[in-house]
Amino acid sequence: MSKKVEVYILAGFLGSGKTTLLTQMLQQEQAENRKVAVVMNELGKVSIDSDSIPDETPLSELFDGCICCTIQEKLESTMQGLLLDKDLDAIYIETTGAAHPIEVLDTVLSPIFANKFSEARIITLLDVLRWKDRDNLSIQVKQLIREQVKHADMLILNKTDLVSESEVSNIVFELQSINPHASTLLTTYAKIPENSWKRTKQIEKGSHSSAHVKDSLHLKTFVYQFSNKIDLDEFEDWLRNLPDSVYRIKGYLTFDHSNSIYLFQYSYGTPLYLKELVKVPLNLVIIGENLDVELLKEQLQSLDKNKQ
Ligand SMILES: Nc1nc2c(ncn2[C@@H]2O[C@H](COP(=O)(O)OP(=O)(O)OP(=O)(O)O)[C@@H](O)[C@H]2O)c(=O)[nH]1
Repeated sequence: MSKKVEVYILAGFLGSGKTTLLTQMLQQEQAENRKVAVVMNELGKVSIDSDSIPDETPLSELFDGCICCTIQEKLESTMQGLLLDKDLDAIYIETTGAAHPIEVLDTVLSPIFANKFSEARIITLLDVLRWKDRDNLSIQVKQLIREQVKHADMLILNKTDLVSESEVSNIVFELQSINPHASTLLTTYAKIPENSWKRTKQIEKGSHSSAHVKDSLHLKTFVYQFSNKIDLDEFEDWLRNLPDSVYRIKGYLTFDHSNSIYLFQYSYGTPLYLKELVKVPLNLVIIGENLDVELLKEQLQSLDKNKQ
């Protein structure tokens, strides 16, 4: 009989640190010469995160929807395909920030995979600053984050650099009352001890309320492709005036002041620019609730065409 494959489901709201964590996990797996595959699911058609996966890792990307509702069947067939590799040790599934982890787990536990997987663990990341300010979130998003916390086998409270120590203690207390069973870690940049996620105990899963993209969350993705260099100040003015319901922006930009391309990341009010070494299309992916796509398009076009 072929060996059983471990499955790790990385859950957590948009921008909580899943890709940051996955990158470290893959480095560790590589150092141990284990063979792993990654399944990534992004809302929207443009993948930014897959750039962070080492070239030799088999990668399946599921676009245009959220694993748990629109492309569950596709996930099933992707997993079947991955299992053809008899040497595979583990599969990592990075869910979109809008996925309900239990519904992803349900797919993994489908009868067609009986005895193929040794374990499937849910690792939930939480942006502690976003949690502290959760009153600014819509009821649906709050509910989704609670569900992601409630069903975690391992709970990683990330971005602790952005809140005070006493706030961290309060947050730990609040989260442990939602999920007293998960092993809980406090991190910055999702740095967790070597292999700690493999030692996590699996917790029996109770019922869950459904809070995902399809029925209650009106998350939309909008992709804009820039043709020109833009002005950094104008761009940051635009960012500052975005509604709170824009949860996440990722993409590539070029600015007047430089000849480089920048990877731009924005999550809960914090922008980050990193120089990109390869030439990539200048796509910007915007994710939020009830996005006014026409308005965003108009605003971005105006940033874009002000330049020669
Ligand atoms: N200040 C701070 N920033 C962090 C920390 N961890 C991650 N980030 C930043 O937060 C942003 C989002 O991190 P990702 O790892 O891409 O988050 P994600 O959950 O994969 O995001 P989605 O794919 O949109 O769901 C990036 O700019 C990270 O560099 C942290 O502990 N502290």
